[in-house]
Amino acid sequence: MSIHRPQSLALFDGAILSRAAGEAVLKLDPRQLIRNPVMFATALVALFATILTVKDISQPHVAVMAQISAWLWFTVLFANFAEAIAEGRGKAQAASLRGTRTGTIAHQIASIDSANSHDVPAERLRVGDLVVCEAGDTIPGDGDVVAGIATIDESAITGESAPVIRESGGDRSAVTGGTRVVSDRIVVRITADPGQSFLDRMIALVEGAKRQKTPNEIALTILLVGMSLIFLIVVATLPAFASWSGTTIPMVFLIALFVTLIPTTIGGLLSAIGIAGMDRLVTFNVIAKSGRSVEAAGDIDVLLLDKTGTITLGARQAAEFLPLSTVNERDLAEAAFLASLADETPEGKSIVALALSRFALSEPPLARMSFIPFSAHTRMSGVDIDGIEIRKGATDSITAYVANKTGRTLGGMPRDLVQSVEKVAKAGGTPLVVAREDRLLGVIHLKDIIKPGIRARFSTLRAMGIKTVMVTGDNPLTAAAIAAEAGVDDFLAEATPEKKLELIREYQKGGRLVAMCGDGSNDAPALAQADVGVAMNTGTQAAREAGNMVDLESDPTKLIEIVMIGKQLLMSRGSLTTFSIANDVAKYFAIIPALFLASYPQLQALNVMNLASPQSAILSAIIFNALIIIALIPLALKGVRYRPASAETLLKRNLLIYGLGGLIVPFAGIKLIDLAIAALGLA
Ligand SMILES: Nc1ncnc2c1ncn2[C@@H]1O[C@H](COP(=O)(O)OP(=O)(O)OP(=O)(O)O)[C@@H](O)[C@H]1O
Ligand SMILES: [K+]
Ligand SMILES: [Mg+2]
Repeated sequence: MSIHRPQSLALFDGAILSRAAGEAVLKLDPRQLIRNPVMFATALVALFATILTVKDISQPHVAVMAQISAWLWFTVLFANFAEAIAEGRGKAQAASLRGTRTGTIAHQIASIDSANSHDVPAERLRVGDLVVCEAGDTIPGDGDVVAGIATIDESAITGESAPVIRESGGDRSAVTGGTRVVSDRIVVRITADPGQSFLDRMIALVEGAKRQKTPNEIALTILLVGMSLIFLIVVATLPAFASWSGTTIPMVFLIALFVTLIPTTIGGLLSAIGIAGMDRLVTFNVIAKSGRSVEAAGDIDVLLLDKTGTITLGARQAAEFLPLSTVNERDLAEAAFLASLADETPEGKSIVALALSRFALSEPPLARMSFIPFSAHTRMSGVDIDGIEIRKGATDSITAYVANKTGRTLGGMPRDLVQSVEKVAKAGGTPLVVAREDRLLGVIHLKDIIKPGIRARFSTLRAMGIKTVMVTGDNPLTAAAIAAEAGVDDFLAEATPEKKLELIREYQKGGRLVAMCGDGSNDAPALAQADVGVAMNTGTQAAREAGNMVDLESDPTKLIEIVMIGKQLLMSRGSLTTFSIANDVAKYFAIIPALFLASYPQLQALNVMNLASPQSAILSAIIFNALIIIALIPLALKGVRYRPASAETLLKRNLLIYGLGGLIVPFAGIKLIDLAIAALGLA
């Protein structure tokens, strides 16, 4: 599988930057600002400072006050700018997705087998409408293939140039609007109203229109608000100290001090960090439906994968008939043929094709047959002809079915059946057992192929401390063969949808965070239950609805990148929070001595920075406080580097870099700005 990457955006694109600059101003709208309490407080303070400046317009110190007011506004604007850049990058990515759709014309039909179609614009299609798509047509909307099989070029959304097969019945029935039919003809039932399609929703999410704060972000915001309140109290008590020592501190200094002390750096960058995490996923062709799932991905310890269509290519094809020694091959083939006549799954269709290629078989009249469709729950399918029951399915299901009919126990399974089943399973194939009434006839060998390159990728997951478990509806022997070949840590065989769900719940009860990759409708409950549910884009609509991420390339090992991006997101937020708080502490020591030096000459010992004047100290701190937000935008967008290592090592390293850095950088920065202010004569 070739991995395609959409053109990853340059970190700073001119057009995005200039639009973001405009949006930074629009984001001053109080209704938007209130979502970020730290910045809201900063804006209030800026407003207050501006009013004071206007009031004191004739006073000698107004020049400094005006500068302080201006830099306070810049602080808010820079934070808005950071968020606007992150959103702008998301929008640019969304635009490249949107560019794949043009005014498509749909060929609508009234019923599946109707021959006449009429043309309507794609925007007019509603859920449930049927459309015909033939070679060369663009599929007008999201839907399920209800008849036919076709090769489809999905490069418009996945960038993957090799056409894929979509057909009715199985786990490969979902089609996406905007993709193109390369050959053959399919009938599609539309599953999304206009504006609600998969792509539309992805675009809305990527654009951040529906972005909601994650629980972690909310918790951090509460912490930041708490800290701001503490600093409010600290600053409010300063005038009392000052008057006690016979000085007064101008109001504008107090409010400037307040802003430098509250955690504006992380407050300003928090939302950009979150949006950037989702944007980074998109560059890996994974669409996350919520920021929360991206965060959860950073902490995953177990990955469950289904087998067919996730670990394997999923095009299971009948390869041979293995009759019992007492049965001739034609009888087995005919029973398999009859049991598959109405079986819309790829497996069923391939059985019909194989049987017809071997023997001249004819279909009985429809009226005599009653079909039993495949379900992942019973794990069998078949037909009743004139009351005679023919069934095919998983070994355990069919033997239990026969045992139930005869009243005999399972122990009586014929030796050559066991041998055939084992032969198929040990080769990694899926054995389907066929029975007519209470008589076992033999085995159909369904072949499947493991997706290339998967083994090495699973060992990377192991190195990251993630346990991989394959959960499959298939039998234990096949499961074991595929598990060994793919290199997963563990497997669960003969799993029904309920068992898949149960397994996830069990891990979750044990305090583990679980990711699930799957493609089938039988995976949907598990995908919904998992903390991170990654649906393969090749999968069914049900799976894509249930998951909280969709991998456009249908590569389950993409979880490596998903986890890395999640970890990077968590680390970036943690590191910048550390940096921000350390910064504020440092600023406190920078400013307080300067403010009180006149009254307390003893403070000279603390005055390590030796700033030019209290005015210059405050102004420098405010300027630094604003500029540091701009300086950290690249880091917030790119994320801090993640390399697989133990949590403890990572924590130590980050505390050292961002904690110590956060303490040192302001001292140097404020001093430099103070020198510049003196040189320019600004204060
Ligand atoms: N069309 C069919 N008719 C009868 N039995 C089938 C059919 N397709 C699959 N089976 C049997 O039912 C089992 C379960 O199928 P299901 O699709 O639930 O899981 P799976 O595709 O084998 O595994 P996974 O859960 O990894 O996708 C299969 O292993 C097979 O033995
Ligand atoms: K601050
Ligand atoms: Mg499946």
